[in-house]
Amino acid sequence: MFDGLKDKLSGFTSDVEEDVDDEALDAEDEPDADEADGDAPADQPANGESTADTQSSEDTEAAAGESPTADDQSGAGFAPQAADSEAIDEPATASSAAAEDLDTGAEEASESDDAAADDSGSEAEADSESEADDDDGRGLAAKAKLMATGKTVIEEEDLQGHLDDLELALLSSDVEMSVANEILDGVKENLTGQTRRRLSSTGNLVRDALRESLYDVINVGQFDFDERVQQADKPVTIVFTGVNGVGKTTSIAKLARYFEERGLSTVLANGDTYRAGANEQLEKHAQNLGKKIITHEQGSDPTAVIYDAVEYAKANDIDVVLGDTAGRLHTSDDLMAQLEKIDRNIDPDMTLFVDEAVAGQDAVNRAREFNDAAEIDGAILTKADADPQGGAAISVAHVTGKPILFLGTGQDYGDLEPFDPEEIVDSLIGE
Ligand SMILES: Nc1nc2c(ncn2[C@@H]2O[C@H](COP(=O)(O)OP(=O)(O)OP(=O)(O)O)[C@@H](O)[C@H]2O)c(=O)[nH]1
Repeated sequence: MFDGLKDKLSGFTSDVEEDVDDEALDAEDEPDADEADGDAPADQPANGESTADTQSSEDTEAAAGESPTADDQSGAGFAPQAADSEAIDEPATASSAAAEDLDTGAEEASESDDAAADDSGSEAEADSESEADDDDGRGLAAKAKLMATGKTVIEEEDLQGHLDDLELALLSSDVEMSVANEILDGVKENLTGQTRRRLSSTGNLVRDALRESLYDVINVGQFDFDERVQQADKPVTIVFTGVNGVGKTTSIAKLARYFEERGLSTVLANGDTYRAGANEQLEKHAQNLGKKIITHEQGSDPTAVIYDAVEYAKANDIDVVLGDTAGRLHTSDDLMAQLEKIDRNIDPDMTLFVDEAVAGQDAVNRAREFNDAAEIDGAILTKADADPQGGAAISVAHVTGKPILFLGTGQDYGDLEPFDPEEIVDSLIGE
């Protein structure tokens, strides 16, 4: 499921990671000029080579966690570089625990004459950004340094090429344009120009930035479907919309099984009175599952069919009514009039839009149009098992403002999975 997209996203994260690491390694191999002189000018405290005496408290903030004094330089793990490239060898002090103490550490450092000799565990404050900002040319190595201390600052221009690649990857995976832009903005915002404290490696940093950003667009509108059904007055009526052939009927049957497994009884209603053979199709599923089905003749009023099913459910203490509707073109006024009539007369508890993940951008467009015409409460994306792209799965919630609730993952009745945004993002990016 979504394997193509997975590969592309992993390409993005590893490319950015490699870039930063390469820069960091290059910088590590090149001792800076001051270091070569063996002397640190007192007016360059940000390099971390000056003694505590020569440092202003502000400078100390930058230097305290990053720069051992000369005495410390013989110590194990010290990287003989200027502050803007040194931290690669001090991962032990770059724990996330240290990062959590940043504010405190920096304050203590600025109060202490010996601050520069402090253990690097008290890393420089987030404000170190501003001190280092006087160095417009701060390289990726400096950022890698900050990264190694649980913080990093990456400039947009460092990322732009990668972001362009990411955009292409998303679009070629059928992610809707506005959704792709939202993801890119999120990644940019999460990665650039900011001090990040809770991460200890570039890989995690990039993955987490992407993870957050993807999660934000996928998680739109999520609610607890089971809880809503359990808490609603019975019978709960759920109406299904969507075009023909995408797996709407199969999804209704899968949900009948899903509810049965949760102790809820169902009655099926074939409101697709337009298409020849629709009754037989749903009847077959009802038979397979041992469920009651309500049908009327072809051409009759779909509202009447669903109404009868609701009455049957009331009379027989059935928990859930699952009502199919005609899957004619969503642009059809007739269809929309039908859905409005169902809304007016039956006032269903939920209207679920069904489409197939493999339809990609088309499914996204249809979701938007159906939702505009007859508001939906959520979506089911079928055939996710056959979809390498994942574009619809990523885009539908953001575009409609309504959550994807289930994924169809095969042709059997059990092949229906609740849509869990966190799980999806983890499966796309890796945990
Ligand atoms: N691989 C896979 N196939 C599915 C899934 N859901 C449905 N299908 C298949 O898709 C085909 C169409 O499914 P239907 O349920 O008949 O589609 P529909 O939307 O009701 O279509 P109409 O009845 O023509 O309106 C069937 O062969 C189903 O077995 C799924 O999640 N994965």
